[in-house]
Amino acid sequence: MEWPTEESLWNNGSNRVMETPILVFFSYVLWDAMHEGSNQRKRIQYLIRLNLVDTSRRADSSTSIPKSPNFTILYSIFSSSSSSSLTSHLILSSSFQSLLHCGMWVSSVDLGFISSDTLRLYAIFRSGIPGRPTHGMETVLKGEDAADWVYRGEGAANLVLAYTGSSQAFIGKVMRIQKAPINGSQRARSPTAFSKYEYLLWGDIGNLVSSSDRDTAAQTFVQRVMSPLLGSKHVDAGKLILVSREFLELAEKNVSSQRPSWRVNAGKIDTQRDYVLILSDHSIFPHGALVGEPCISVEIKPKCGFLPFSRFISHGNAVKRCMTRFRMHQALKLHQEEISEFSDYDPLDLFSGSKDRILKAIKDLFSTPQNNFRVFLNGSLIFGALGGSAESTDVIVGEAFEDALKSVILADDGLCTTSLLQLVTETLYKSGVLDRLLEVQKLDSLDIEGAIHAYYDVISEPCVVCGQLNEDEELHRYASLHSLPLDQSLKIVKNFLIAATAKDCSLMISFRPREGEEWGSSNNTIRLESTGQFFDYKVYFIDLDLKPMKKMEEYYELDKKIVSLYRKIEKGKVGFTCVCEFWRCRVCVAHVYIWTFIQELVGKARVLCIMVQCNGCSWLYPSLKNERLKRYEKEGKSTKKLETF
Ligand SMILES: O=P(O)(O)O[C@@H]1[C@@H](OP(=O)(O)O)[C@H](OP(=O)(O)O)[C@H](O)[C@H](OP(=O)(O)O)[C@H]1OP(=O)(O)O
Ligand SMILES: Nc1ncnc2c1ncn2[C@@H]1O[C@H](COP(=O)(O)OP(=O)(O)OP(=O)(O)O)[C@@H](O)[C@H]1O
Repeated sequence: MEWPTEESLWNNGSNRVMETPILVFFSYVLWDAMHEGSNQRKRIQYLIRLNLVDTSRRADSSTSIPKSPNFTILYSIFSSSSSSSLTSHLILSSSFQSLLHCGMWVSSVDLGFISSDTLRLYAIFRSGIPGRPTHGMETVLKGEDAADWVYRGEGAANLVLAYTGSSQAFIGKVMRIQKAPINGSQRARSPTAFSKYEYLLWGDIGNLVSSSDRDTAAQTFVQRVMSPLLGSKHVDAGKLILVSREFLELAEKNVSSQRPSWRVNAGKIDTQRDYVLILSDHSIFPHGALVGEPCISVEIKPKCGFLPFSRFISHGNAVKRCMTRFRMHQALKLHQEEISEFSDYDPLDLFSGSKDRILKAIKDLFSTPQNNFRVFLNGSLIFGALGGSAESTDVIVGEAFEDALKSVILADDGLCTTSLLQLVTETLYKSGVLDRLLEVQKLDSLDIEGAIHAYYDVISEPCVVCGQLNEDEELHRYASLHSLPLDQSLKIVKNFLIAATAKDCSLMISFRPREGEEWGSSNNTIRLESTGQFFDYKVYFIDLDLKPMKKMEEYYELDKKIVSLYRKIEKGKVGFTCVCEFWRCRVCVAHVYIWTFIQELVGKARVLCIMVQCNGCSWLYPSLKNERLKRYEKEGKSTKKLETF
């Protein structure tokens, strides 16, 4: 179906003359709804016409118009489901408010007649841009559908459910639902509308800011920004569908017992949302799980794979040039008890381009998976932690994993895991996805220490960072950034945010054994040397969310915190001591080895974690921390320091 021309649409609609429009936008109102659904009653009859006046030309104007030539606007209307009554509505939606924020004054809003019995809020897209991401927008999942969706995982921002029902439309799909923070949790709710500066930033990207809400914008961002950069073959932007409040409430209730408790305390499904995103389930092949073909899927969150090279990194933070952000962040996470051990993984290995180093990285991810490594068999998790961070792999976990792999990897006893890790390495090496990802990550060429200055210029505020600098030399260094024209500052911030998405996304690499030992017709077949098996494979990026521009300040603060703790460690002001003792188990008199990790910070020390190695005797753990503390105090060891536990 061809898109109509602007002219033809307009001629069919209201033909009133506009008052001195500076910017006029025509909407192709729910073109999908007109052509996708067989139900003619869903036809939207007219279009909406906005006359937007540049407020800078009004005598009473106190705001000025942004200077972006490709400035796009978003707005929402109510659409109809019946053609009987004729009603026109002026809707001052949050979108309109955003528009007003941008210095635009809506001089008049001419609505064509929109028949409406049932009013529903729909997204309207800027004219003339085909391929909008709204196909299937009419689908509404209701309360009774919630039982078909089961918990698959979650991150900080979204909860993901997998479909188990029998509707052809959803078989092989997962649903990604935005979460809202619970009061008191640190994470700020992701804004539902763009700030005026985000309009400036993303205004030239297709219909990104003309999307009526952040859900649609997020999807457009994946489609128009990340997919071309990472390769459309590896990106699924998904499809937004409407869901009822009842569906979201029931889904929340159904999955809460499977969620990690700390995630439950931090956030819940945002039941105020109208849309959820439907994506292909990358942990299975289309219909794979149904016809009984096994599918192994490996999820990797690689994080940043390069050392920053920016000249704007201050002398004091030079350590960033030789130590990865990931590894320095590990120290902070350990300090904040977010993890119990350092990860063995180094992103520089994964992104090295050397097969041996990639294999090393995969092995390290396997031994310390945290939230960077998971494995699914036919869509069910068999390794790693659902929705959170996994402890280091011990013998028991390792053996269970080895057993689970036996149905897919035909290796000798004890060699399935090694074979899988080799298979993942080969595939990553062959597919070239890591090289592409690295290129996108490197769009951050100035580091946050440079980009933050451009950010303050974009938001037209005095630079807080420069305000805190004492040394002229440093001020001088950043002066060049502050003298850049606005379009260049915008480019810096934009590239930084795109890179931030690339540093936080994950990869899903899925394998399905081929029938017969032969290469398939497609390029997506790989041979596992150790077993001689052939596998179809697919590689997809997930979690390519647009990062809010407001996060720039958080990025700067977190960077400071990570580097400052790491520098303290380097200077020996923070030490990690490991004490190993030998006990007899109180229950089974077996040997118990106890490793106590003590962290010493300037002026204080604390027991970070205690590892007990005894078959079946981990019951000792809870009481150990206090015993340790008392003993240290008795021995007079660092008693003054031992204040936080
Ligand atoms: O800042 P980082 O590197 O800790 O990354 C955050 C992730 O932490 P990680 O270190 O990978 O455990 C964090 O992951 P977790 O919640 O820790 O699983 C999120 O991915 C967060 O992104 P957003 O706030 O959901 O948009 C991530 O925030 P961004 O920095 O990507 O905005
Ligand atoms: N398309 C998909 N197919 C299969 N599983 C998926 C898919 N998308 C997400 N998942 C699973 O759901 C989990 C959470 O999804 P996602 O990473 O998108 O959440 P998030 O909140 O955006 O994460 P973050 O904390 O990194 O921002 C993933 O770790 C993955 O296991």
